[in-house]
Amino acid sequence: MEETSGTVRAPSPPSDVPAAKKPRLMVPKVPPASGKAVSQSKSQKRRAQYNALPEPCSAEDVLWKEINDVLGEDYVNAALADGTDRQSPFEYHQELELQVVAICSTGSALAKSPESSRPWVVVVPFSLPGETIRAKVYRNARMHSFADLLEVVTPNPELRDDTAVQCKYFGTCGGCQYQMLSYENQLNLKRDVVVKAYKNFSDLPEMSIPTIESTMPSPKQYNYRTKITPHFEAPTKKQRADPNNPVNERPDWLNIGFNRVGTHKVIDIEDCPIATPIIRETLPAVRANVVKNLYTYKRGVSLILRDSLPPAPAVGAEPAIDAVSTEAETHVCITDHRGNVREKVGSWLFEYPNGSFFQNNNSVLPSLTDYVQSRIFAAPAGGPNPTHLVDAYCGAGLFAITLSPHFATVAGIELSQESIRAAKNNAVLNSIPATKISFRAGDAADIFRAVSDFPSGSDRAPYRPATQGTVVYVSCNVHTQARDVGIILKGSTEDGKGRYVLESLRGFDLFPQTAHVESVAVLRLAQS
Ligand SMILES: C[S@@+](CC[C@H](N)C(=O)[O-])C[C@H]1O[C@@H](n2cnc3c(N)ncnc32)[C@H](O)[C@@H]1O
Repeated sequence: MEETSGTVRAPSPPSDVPAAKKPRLMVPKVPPASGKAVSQSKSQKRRAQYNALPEPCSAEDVLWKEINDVLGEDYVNAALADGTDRQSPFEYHQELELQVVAICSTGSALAKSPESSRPWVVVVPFSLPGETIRAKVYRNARMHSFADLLEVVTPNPELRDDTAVQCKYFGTCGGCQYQMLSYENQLNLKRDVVVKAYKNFSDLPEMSIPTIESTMPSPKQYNYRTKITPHFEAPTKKQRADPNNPVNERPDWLNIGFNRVGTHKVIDIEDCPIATPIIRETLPAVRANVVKNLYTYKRGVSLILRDSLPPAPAVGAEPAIDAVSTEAETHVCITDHRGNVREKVGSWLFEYPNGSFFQNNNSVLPSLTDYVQSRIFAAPAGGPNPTHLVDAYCGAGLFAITLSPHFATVAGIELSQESIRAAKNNAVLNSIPATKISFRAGDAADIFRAVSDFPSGSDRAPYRPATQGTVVYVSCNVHTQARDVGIILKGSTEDGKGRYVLESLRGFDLFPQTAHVESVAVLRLAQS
């Protein structure tokens, strides 16, 4: 699951000439007369990429669909047909006054071009629907331009509350998009993201999509992030060789932090208020250590700071972890990529290697696992009560372990050997007998071959889960989830083995202050 959010600048067109001045490039459509496959030259490939519509379900495609919504599909299709789709009305670095009309699922605002120019969308971060803004264009793309926000001329007082912003880097750092919104408004926006994802990507009729539930809030809205990964560029060879390098002093060129919004350039970050207190306390020492050893680095480095419970007590020693709440416990910060992290989810204990995957907002995890459990057992009356749980893509066993008391048999599958080792160890740590729970390394697509001892678990076709029961699909990418759910529902209608219905959809806020939403879809085999 990818937890980093932020606006990613779309790939540049083939040259750096602003689009307004660029000739339209065409891809040859006719194959060579010989019929032999001729490999494309690099420039042909770049042209093809330039002319192609975005990769389905990519971040660019999410934006593209919402640009279509703003401009109207007929207008966009006409521009594509007559080749004016890249004829931006704006010059590079042109300053514009704009009206924001929508907020995109990526977290950036969509503003419409002024009436004096052709209809066009300008994508601007940190602005809100209903606002008048000034922005400066930095790139032109198909039917839209990207611009930096210069000024909010007329704020939308119903949405904007700049006094809520808690980070001095907000507006520059690419990590957070929504600190100027009340939490309630953030949750509402995230619900809209789920709505739009299923409208634009599931290819399902409206009647097959349930009313999307309100977004499950995170108990903590700041100080929640249990992992951060600031990074920095290494000094050049020349810089390393300079005898006048200052000792223990950060040179001006060194930035240790996160990417500037809309770029891959690192900005220096001394504190991150969405991170947990122990991470915030530890960051200065980690930064100082980088500065101390700066001229030994030959490559850029991604640091890791992870909130953890203290190491396990030695055998026979008094246990350091009690069964009360994590709030009352001492926390430590693990900075070694190979270090061991310990974390409690409710009363369950998890251990995993620092460099491997674990969800990054501990405060909301009990709500998430409880919700998944409650949805599974909310099966319509008369149906069989689930007894077997398959946790596909199980990581260190979060769902398998926390849901294990409710099932007779639990099996997890996961590609990473390291995570599987952790999951097996977590089963032992939580005293779940091996007769009940098992974990195996492998491709989740093979899960129903792997758990052949499970009832009716013989169907191995992709996206076609076991022939009975409930599928709970938890995803950090609601757009690919919507696409997959559409495929499952349609496939199940056609293959005659029972039809799935999409019973519920709910977003979870794992990353407050950002545009990210985790989505939980519940699919149930219809009672025939
Ligand atoms: C986002 S993590 C979720 C882990 C776990 N479900 C959780 O919530 O903590 C997704 C996991 O899927 C694993 N994965 C990716 N592709 C896979 C595949 N084809 N088969 C099995 N596991 C896979 C990754 O290694 C990663 O641990």
